[in-house]
Amino acid sequence: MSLLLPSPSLLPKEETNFRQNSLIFDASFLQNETTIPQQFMWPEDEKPHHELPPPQLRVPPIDLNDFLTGDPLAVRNAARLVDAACRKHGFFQVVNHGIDQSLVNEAHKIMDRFFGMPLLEKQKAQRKVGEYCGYASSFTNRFSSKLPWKETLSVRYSTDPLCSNLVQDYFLKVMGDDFSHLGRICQEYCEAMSRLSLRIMELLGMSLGIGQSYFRDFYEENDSIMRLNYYPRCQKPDETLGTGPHCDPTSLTILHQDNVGGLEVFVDDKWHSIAPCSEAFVVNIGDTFMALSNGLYKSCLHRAVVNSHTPRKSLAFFLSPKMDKVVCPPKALMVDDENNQRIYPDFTWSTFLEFTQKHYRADKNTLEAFSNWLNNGRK
Ligand SMILES: C=C1C[C@]23C[C@@]1(O)CC[C@H]2[C@]1(C)CCC[C@@](C)(C(=O)O)[C@H]1[C@@H]3C(=O)O
Ligand SMILES: O=C(O)CCC(=O)C(=O)O
Ligand SMILES: [Fe+2]
Repeated sequence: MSLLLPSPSLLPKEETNFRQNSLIFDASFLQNETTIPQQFMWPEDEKPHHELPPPQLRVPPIDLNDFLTGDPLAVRNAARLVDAACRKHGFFQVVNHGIDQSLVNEAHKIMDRFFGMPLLEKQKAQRKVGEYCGYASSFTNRFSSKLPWKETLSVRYSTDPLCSNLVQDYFLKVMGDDFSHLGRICQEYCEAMSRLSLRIMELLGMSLGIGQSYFRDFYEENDSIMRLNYYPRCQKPDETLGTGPHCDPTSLTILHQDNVGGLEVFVDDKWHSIAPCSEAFVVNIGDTFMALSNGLYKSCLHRAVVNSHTPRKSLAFFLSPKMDKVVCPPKALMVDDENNQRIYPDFTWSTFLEFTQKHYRADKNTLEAFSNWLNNGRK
C-alpha cells in the first residue's frame, strides 16, 4: 500500500522545495515501517545526529509575579536578565506567569484528542494552499523535500472586537458542533496568551529602556496565530526533523512544551536543548520584533527534533501586530553613537506573512531575504 500519491502542483516554484507533488502523511501507518520516505530525509549538514545529548541552554527563568509587584529591585533585575538573553539569543522563560495550569493541561488534552483522530477526520480542517490556518500533516501538500515529521493545527486569533470569537467559530465551522469544547479551550488559551504577551512586552520595553508602555501599546491590538504541534514517534529520528531550523517570522513566540523534550536552539555555533518545564513558558523573539528593536534583540535559529519512543506535543502562540501596522523602530532605538542607522526597511505583518506563505519557506535567513525582496521591488 502506498501513501504517497502524486498530484499537480499549485504553488509557484520559486523555491525548489515548494510543492511539486503532493503526498499523504499518515504517521499511524508510516511510523511502523522500517524506514521513512526520502522526502523526510534532511541533508547531511542539517541532520540532527548527536553523538552525545546536546548541552542545555540555560535560559533565565523570569518571575513575572515579582516583576508585576513593581518592586524596583525586582523590575531592574528582571529587565537586566531579559536584556542580556535577548541581545545574545532571544530566548528566556517566564514562571509565575499567572496562567491557570488547568487551562494548559486542558489544551494538551485536546491536542491528544485531535491528533489521535483518524486522518480523514482531521482533514475536515485541512489547511488550504496559501492559507496559514487549519490542519497540515507534515506539509505534504506544500513542500516536496525536507518534510517535517509533524502534524500541526493552526488558527488565527485577533483582538479586533468584530472577531471576538474567531478561534471558537473557526473550529465550529470546519469541524462541527462536536468540537465546541476544543474551540472554547483554544479561544481561552489565545486570550490568555495575548494578555501574557502584553505583560512580556512591558518587560521588553523596560529592558530596552524605552518605557513600559511603548511595545504594549504597539501590540495591544494584535493579529496572532495559535499553533498545536504534534510530533509522532519516528523510526529514523537522526535522519529527519520535527521542525526544521528557522527563526520565527512573527514577533514573540510563547511556547509550552510537554515533558518529552526536543526543542533546540543554535547558540555559539552549536545546538543546545531547552529542557521542558511544565510550569514555565519558553519565550523567544521573532524576526518582526528583531526589526522593531532595530536589530538589538535577536531572533535566533531553532528547531525541534523527534525521537523513536514517545510522541511529543508543543503549543505555540505567535504574537503579531495588526496586519497593516507599520513595523518601524522607535526613534530612541535608531540613534546610534555615530549615526542613525536603520537595518531593516519598514514593512507590515501582512506583507511579511504573505512572503512566508507564498514566496519563501521560513528558515534561518527569512528576515534578510524579506528585506532584500522589499528593497528589490518584491522580486
Ligand atoms: C507565520 C508562520 C510561518 C510558520 C508558522 C508561523 O506562524 C510562525 C513560524 C513559521 C514556521 C514554523 C517556521 C518553520 C517552517 C514552517 C513551515 C513550519 O515548519 O511550520 C513555518 C510556518 C509556516 O507555516 O510557514
Ligand atoms: O515544537 C517546538 O518545540 C518548536 C516549534 C517551533 O519552533 C515553531 O512552531 O515555530
Ligand atoms: Fe519556531
